[in-house]
Amino acid sequence: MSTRHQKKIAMINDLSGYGRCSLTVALPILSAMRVQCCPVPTSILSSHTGFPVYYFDDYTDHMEAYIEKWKELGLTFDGIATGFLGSERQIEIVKDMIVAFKTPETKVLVDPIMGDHGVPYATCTPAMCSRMKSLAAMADILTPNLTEACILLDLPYNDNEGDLKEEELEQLARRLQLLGPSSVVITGIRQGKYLVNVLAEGEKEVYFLKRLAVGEERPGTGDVFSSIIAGGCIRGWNLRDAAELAADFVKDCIIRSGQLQVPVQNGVCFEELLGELCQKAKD
Ligand SMILES: Nc1ncnc2c1ncn2[C@@H]1O[C@H](COP(=O)(O)OP(=O)(O)O)[C@@H](O)[C@H]1O
Ligand SMILES: Cc1ncc(COP(=O)(O)O)c(C=O)c1O
Repeated sequence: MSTRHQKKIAMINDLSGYGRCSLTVALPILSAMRVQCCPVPTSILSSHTGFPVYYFDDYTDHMEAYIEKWKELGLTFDGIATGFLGSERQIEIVKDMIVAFKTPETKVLVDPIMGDHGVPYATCTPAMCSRMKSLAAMADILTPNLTEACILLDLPYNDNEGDLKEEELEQLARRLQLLGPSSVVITGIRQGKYLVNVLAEGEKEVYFLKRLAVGEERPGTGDVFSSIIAGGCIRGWNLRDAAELAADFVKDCIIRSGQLQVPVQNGVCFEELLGELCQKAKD
């Protein structure tokens, strides 16, 4: 009989009803990782913002009362993870939640969603970016892409990712660790035929996780990736094992989505491969 204590994570993210991203990805992926996922919605959308029309309902005004009831119940979490945050106020609410719920055992995972391909998202004002820095400082595990890493470090973005040398990438990861997080994964760096993730875990040597880039870029892959990392790390895996599984799973999902002719805006059809993830996440 296993004596494993099942882990529980509070997942602060948006709920997009169609298009497979954020909470609709985190819930099934964390379940497959054998971790209980408890959502804190930041906004409710009919579909993600890549569709031509969508309904958007900002949940900021409800978040504090929602979290307050969790406090009243005395709930505790092994992990707290954050995804897309749409306003400065939301970032402050999330920071307060971390202060209220974090114990020495709690792992905080921040995906500092602010931009991609060198371009900050429209919602990401300079004030937002500066608050995101203070949230990133509270993380144990930080998963920026290169654009977000540059914003966090106040560095210009070099639009030729392929030219960046390993020493430069290593230095970026080390500088991000100095902001606070003991573990950093810089994701999705395009280098020739490969996508590279730069992994820094404590004082261990920086590791470059390389996979062939396959198919097309699809929404929600970052959410699949960070949910597997969150689940693995909360279960006590080392960062490299969690990131290897995450990179392989995302790659397999993209290949399967191409085979099944899933429209790109619908994200990745991870449901087809969830059984395999369950097997790999066994004790
Ligand atoms: N086309 C792809 N081929 C192979 N792996 C991919 C592909 N797209 C994403 N991945 C994997 O998923 C990770 C996270 O995806 P990415 O799209 O970079 O995240 P984000 O949405 O946060 O920018 C990448 O670092 C990579 O390991
Ligand atoms: C509201 C919302 N959340 C999450 C995502 C997914 O983001 P990513 O592709 O970076 O994983 C999107 C993408 O369009 C989005 O519109």
